[in-house]
Amino acid sequence: MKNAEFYSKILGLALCLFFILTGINSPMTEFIIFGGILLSIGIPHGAIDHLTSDPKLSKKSFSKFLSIYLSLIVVYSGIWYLFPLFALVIFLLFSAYHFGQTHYLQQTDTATWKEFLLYLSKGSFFLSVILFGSFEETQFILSSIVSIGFLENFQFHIILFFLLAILFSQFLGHVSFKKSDILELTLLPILLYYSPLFISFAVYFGFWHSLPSMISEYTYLSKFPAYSSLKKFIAQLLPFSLISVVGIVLILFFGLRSLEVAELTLLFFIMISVISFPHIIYMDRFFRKISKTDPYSA
Ligand SMILES: CC1=C(/C=C/C(C)=C/C=C/C(C)=C/C=C/C=C(C)/C=C/C=C(C)/C=C/C2=C(C)CCCC2(C)C)C(C)(C)CCC1
Repeated sequence: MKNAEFYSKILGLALCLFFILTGINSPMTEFIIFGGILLSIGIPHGAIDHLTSDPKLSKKSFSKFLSIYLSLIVVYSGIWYLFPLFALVIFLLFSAYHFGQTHYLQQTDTATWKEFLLYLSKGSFFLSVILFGSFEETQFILSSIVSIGFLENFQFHIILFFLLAILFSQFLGHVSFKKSDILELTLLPILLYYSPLFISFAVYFGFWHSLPSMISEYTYLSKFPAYSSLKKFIAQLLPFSLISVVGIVLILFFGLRSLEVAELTLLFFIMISVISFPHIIYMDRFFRKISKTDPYSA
């Protein structure tokens, strides 16, 4: 399992390097790679939240899970509708925390403010590298909600601030530095910064977040006979992945008639954000539950 993660990360770095060195500008190629990563690991890694929360789910607890999960989606969609800027800020903060958490699977296990600071700073660092690296595109996509032009001159200060915050909070929380941390804090951000937006987001989201999360999910669930093989696990991922993909595609299809490219892209991220909202809450509980066991032990 650890090999799968290792080789996917090498593939991710190679992809970034390819786009940087060739200077290729092909939105269609970027879209295919982005879509492929999203469909194969990005969306599926969230589609078994009901099982990671309770592998022996009864009909009653499944209905309870579903009503809480869907209510969170509805409430957060309402926040997007009424207060888009506030919803965007929540999305960025929650995403940063969630992405940061995946970097420390099994290294931290308590729920203290130091841990919170560590996850938040690590995720914010990578998000800022990705978004500032393609500042014009990010600005264009967000233009219907907020004007962020003033941030451009401060981008390196902001990135440096988050980098120092990682070092500080890792030191504060007595979290040891691994060899991979050095690569993650040097080569990876440089490659993400200079790659096209959708490639850098897909590589980071797919190979540094979704795949490691999915491996932890599989390792945990494979201990239960109902999900004990890869085939059974994949079968569990399919239903909610398909429902989500069909829902997103249908909404984008209707949006095609009246929305501009930037608005459509934003709508896409809003949809990802609304399904990611309950997912982040459930995954936080799941990661804490498994934090004392080796995610690669199976
Ligand atoms: C279970 C279930 C389900 C499913 C679920 C799922 C499938 C989930 C998934 C989940 C997921 C799938 C998650 C994800 C996450 C993600 C994230 C967290 C992201 C973030 C991002 C960001 C932050 C971005 C940013 C940006 C860019 C990049 C560009 C432009 C601008 C902006 C800023 C927007 C359903 C609903 C059917 C039903 C119930 C139950």
